[in-house]
Amino acid sequence: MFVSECLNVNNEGHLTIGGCDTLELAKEFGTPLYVLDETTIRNVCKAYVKSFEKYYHGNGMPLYASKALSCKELCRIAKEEGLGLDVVSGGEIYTAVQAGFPMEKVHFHGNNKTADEIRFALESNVGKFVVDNLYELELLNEICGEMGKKANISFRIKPGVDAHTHNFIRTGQIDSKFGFALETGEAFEAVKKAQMYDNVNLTELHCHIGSQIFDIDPFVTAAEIMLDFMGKIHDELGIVISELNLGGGFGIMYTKDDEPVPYENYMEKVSEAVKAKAKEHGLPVPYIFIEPGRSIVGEAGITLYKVGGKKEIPNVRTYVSVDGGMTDNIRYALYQSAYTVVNAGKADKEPDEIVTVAGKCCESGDLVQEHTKVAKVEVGDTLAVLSTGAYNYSMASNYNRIPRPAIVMVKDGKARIVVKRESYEDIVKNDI
Ligand SMILES: Cc1ncc(COP(=O)(O)O)c(C=O)c1O
Ligand SMILES: N[C@@H](CCCC[NH3+])C(=O)O
Repeated sequence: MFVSECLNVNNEGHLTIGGCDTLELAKEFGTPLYVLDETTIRNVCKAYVKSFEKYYHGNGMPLYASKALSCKELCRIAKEEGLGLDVVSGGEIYTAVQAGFPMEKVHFHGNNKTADEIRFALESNVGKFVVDNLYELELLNEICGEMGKKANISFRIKPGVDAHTHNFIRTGQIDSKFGFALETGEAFEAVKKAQMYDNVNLTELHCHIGSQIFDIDPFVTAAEIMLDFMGKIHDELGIVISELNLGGGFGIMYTKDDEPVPYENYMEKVSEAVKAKAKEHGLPVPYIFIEPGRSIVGEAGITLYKVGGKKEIPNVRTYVSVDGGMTDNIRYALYQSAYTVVNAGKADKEPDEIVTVAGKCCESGDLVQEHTKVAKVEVGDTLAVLSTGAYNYSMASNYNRIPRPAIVMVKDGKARIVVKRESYEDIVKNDI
């Protein structure tokens, strides 16, 4: 019935996560509440690390894409599990620094890094800059010069692979705001140009074709295209680029209709393709990075809400209103994302009522899920929305001046707060 292995039902018919009764969690910490299962997060990290050992003999490293959920505790877990970090803003760098993350294992992304962010990243000794465009290359080179530093860089390449996923989260095709295009020769020119700058050292090429992808083929195609490009760079410029970052994007299960590919299979197929292509081009097998975000935290998380009202619109639908919504989970409003909703106190009962779960914002589009089947909902019930670990807290807002919920980490029947609930004082703290 559930989409994640960390979820279960106890003798009282309550949904549990990480050995904790969700109704007890809601009572103790309040709602809305994000809950994360630590064991699941660590197991996914371990699976990625292990698959690198198995298929690349350790000649590579997974980076946790912290845009999926950035907080100090997640940085600490990634560090302990031996992952690097993909960050995309000064704020994510700051979080990593505060968590004591080894900054040489941090890769800095983004299509419009500001001069201040670049300076801060250099001061923080970030390991790599994934350069998006020529303006950034020039700016980075200049700031490095001012600061007496040399930066290791990568180029973000658009490989021209069209991944089958939501239009808003496809990034490998030509019409994307991210990176240098291959087809137009832009990427090749950028590689040549990088050789003219003294303060940058191009060691890597990067691509990321999109997010929530279930098919292995586009990843394999992207890897092959990148290796062909590395071959061209070698043949025509005599340059060996020794590292390749293949991005993230691995799909997770939001509902029973989703069929994620085991990471092992992905790693196996991509490693075969990388090795074969490297051989074909007479290149050494590159050091590989990948950047999973969603797949590390997504299924480990749930959100708990209290139902405050129920409204039947005859012959149309029944709304149940919860005490959160688009401020803590904007994904339905943004992408019509599918989620599984469970009536947490009746998790042993067959879902028998079709409802639309509405948020509390002053916005008609503030819906968590439409026409979803749950065990009969009554006012006062606790609803759990599953697989909300990724891109929920990290995309949360204070619309309508609603404070962001707390994040609680659960493990072996114990719960601890890792991010505090925002207070009304937090809401006004920057108002003058
Ligand atoms: C450059 C880059 N790397 C990694 C990721 C993480 O992707 P996902 O969370 O789908 O694994 C993203 C987000 O799509 C991204 O833009
Ligand atoms: N925020 C998106 C994914 C974007 C991934 C980052 N490039 C989601 O919720 O699915």
